[in-house]
Amino acid sequence: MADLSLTCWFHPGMKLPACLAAVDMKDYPFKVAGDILIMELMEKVEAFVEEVCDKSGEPVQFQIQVLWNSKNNKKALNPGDKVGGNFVDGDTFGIHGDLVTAPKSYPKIPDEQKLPVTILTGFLGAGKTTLLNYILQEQREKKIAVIENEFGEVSIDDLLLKKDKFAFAEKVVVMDNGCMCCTIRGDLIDGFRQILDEVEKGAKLDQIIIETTGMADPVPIVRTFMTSEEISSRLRLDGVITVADAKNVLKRLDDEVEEDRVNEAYQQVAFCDKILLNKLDLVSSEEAIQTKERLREINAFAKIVPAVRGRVKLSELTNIRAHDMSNFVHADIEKEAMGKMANMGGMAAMVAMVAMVAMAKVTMLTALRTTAMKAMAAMAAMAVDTKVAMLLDMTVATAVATGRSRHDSRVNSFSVVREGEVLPEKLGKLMETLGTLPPEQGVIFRIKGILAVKNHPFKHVFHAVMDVSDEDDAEAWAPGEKRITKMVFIGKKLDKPFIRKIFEDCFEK
Ligand SMILES: Nc1nc2c(ncn2[C@@H]2O[C@H](COP(=O)(O)OP(=O)(O)OP(=O)(O)O)[C@@H](O)[C@H]2O)c(=O)[nH]1
Repeated sequence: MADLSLTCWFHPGMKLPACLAAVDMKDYPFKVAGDILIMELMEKVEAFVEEVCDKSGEPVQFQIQVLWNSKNNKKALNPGDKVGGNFVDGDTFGIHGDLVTAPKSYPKIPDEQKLPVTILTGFLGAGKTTLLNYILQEQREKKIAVIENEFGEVSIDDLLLKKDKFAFAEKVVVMDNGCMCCTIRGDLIDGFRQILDEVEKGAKLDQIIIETTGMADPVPIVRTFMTSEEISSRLRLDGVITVADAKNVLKRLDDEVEEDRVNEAYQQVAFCDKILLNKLDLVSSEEAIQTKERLREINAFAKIVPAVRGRVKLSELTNIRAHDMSNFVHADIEKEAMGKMANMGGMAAMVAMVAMVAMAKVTMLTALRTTAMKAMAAMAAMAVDTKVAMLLDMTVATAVATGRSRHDSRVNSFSVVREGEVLPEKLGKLMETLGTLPPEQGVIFRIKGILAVKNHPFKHVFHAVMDVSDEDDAEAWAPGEKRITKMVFIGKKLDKPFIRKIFEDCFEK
């Protein structure tokens, strides 16, 4: 029963939002029972303040730290004390606390109902515009919006080409103030907002494609996506597609850059989910194979699709679902990576497109690759059977297949696989160590993992792009299913023994 009526006032040092400053607190005394605790009185005031601010459209989160009786403003009251022991009816009390703007919450929309976004990257002149022209002109079923960003001067030809291209897009947002990777990501969010505004007004859209400049590093774009709730609550990052110029990409990959700068071509290959190996008409089969092998070495899990003038099946460019957790768990990343190394679907198509002369060499390479695969599969089977860690190094496999040195200090990928259960208390430490790897142990660009966590019935999925990570539960482990944890890493100069060790340390001994 309420036996005290107490009036609250705010410490003058607090910055009150206008809606709260306008309230005369004398009109809203707190009627409380004497046996409630001071902390409960604090909660009542916090709830009152949050309600007032919420109603006026300025939501806040309020946390009181100090509460005192106005008769003795020198004494901060103990939150664990009873109100009745410190106040009599009609008293006033002062408060001081933190008022922070509450993060806006967005309604949860299932992933499949979100508008998919594809990021199109590729070095200068690789064929991105040609591909986009093709997508926009050749297909009629899907309504596509384009976010385009121009860098520096644009030639007349280019303008004409772009204008043409835009005639077929549903909505085009041109960001003309520099490269998307360098400017503040607010630009991109504005671009998304413009498109979403149209959707809210009733425009029907099936996909958004962001065409980046050739010099763009896709990481900040992906990061913008993963860290902006406003965007990720309504849009779904479907995948990053990189157009690689079969004639020039190797040269770009070999370009020397200053130690503290990134080689954009590397980033574009390392971070993408699909590579369009374009301009195959300009290279010999041998060059095409060499290029494909090098791309595979950098990125073990991107699918590589052959193309001339960007002509690929449109289904290759949509619904990649590379960043979709629930989809990811179905992918056997280890097999996927290996399968794609020996991606005979893509290889066969590529070989057919170049020349029959290549067949002897392809057969030879395949034989070598198959030998490497068999050796690894045998190792793997042995390791799993004996419950010893099975550590599979994709770069070794590629090195065997291509004859390249495995000690390539640049960007490459490798994976770790082990049967057993990760201890949940060690998991946080592993993620923290990976997230704060000192430069001498390399730079991790990307991680994908499916983790078997002790006493946890679900497959735990982990996905990181640079320092931004995401984790979630996926489907439950089936009864009797082997609990195998797998992680794939893409990075630069990675200290693989160190990463293997910290991975190994997470398991029950
Ligand atoms: N031979 C050949 N030329 C191609 C192919 N694809 C594109 N091109 C040509 O390559 C040039 C560059 O193509 P774009 O599509 O403008 O390349 P981009 O990646 O958009 O270039 P930037 O916007 O400068 O980064 C154009 O002249 C295209 O016609 C291909 O598969 N084979």
